[in-house]
Amino acid sequence: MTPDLLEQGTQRIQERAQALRLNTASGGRAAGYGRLLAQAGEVDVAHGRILYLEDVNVSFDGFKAINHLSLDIAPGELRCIIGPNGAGKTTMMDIITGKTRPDSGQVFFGSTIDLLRYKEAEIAQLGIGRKFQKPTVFEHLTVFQNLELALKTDKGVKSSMFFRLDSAQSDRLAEVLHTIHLAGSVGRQAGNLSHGQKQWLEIGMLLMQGPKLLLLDEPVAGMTDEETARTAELFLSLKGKHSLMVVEHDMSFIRTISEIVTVLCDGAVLAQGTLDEVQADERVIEVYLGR
Ligand SMILES: Nc1ncnc2c1ncn2[C@@H]1O[C@H](COP(=O)(O)OP(=O)(O)OP(=O)(O)O)[C@@H](O)[C@H]1O
Repeated sequence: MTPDLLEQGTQRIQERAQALRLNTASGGRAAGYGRLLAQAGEVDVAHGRILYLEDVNVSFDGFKAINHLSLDIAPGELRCIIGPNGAGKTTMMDIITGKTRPDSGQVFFGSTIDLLRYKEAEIAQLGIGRKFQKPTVFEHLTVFQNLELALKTDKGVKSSMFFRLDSAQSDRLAEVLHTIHLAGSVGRQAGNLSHGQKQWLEIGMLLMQGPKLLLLDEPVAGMTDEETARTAELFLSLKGKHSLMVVEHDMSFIRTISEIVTVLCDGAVLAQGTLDEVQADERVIEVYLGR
């Protein structure tokens, strides 16, 4: 494909993804959200931040899981988050995606979208995709069908039966297949893929929805060394087009992909910098790396 065609294809895909997001809201209260989401479709990153959390607090039965947490991420950045067990990494992702409501603080997507006003499903529609540690692909469906399914905004049986990809969606699917290294496995049943391939497929399903920000929780856990290396390539290829927040314990993987690393401990940022900088930090060595 020539660069011109590729650019045109990318533009069509973006327009289609935008239309898809708007089409998901229909009728009554949903139409109200449709208006909100339409405005929110443009994430304002003029201030250089696609995500920011400010002074966020969450307690579970009196235990402070998130403690005055402030953090921001630049558009197109690949941010790595590390920290000991119980540091609050998963809880932070739960807050960003609307699964957990903070007791106080601010969580913004761009400079205008207050994520605390939205529900979990709406936050996904706004362009924040989340990948949990375990792959959750549809094992009995093929790679192609899994990716196709990710585009269906109405999962009703009837609409699924009559769902057909348009040309922009077909282009996108082909592009995603290539990105996730599964172009040669398009007709394979997902249940027969390796663990690493299932993880890539699930990332592909998120990519089909055109996310602006991807949250990835321990993506290389259980992968072979080769799969881990290919996942690093994949993430580096996504950087710039998407913003990524990657929680991982595998330090050699972090070394391959990281620019800025944030160390969480006791629900707050303990240190932040390059991996070399945080690895040399005495406090980080004491609570995490020196184990
Ligand atoms: N729903 C909940 N109810 C009570 N306590 C919780 C709940 N969710 C999390 N916690 C507690 O909050 C703290 C932070 O947990 P969290 O899972 O966010 O840590 P983490 O950094 O993701 O850890 P890990 O690396 O082990 O996944 C832990 O002490 C955990 O037990």
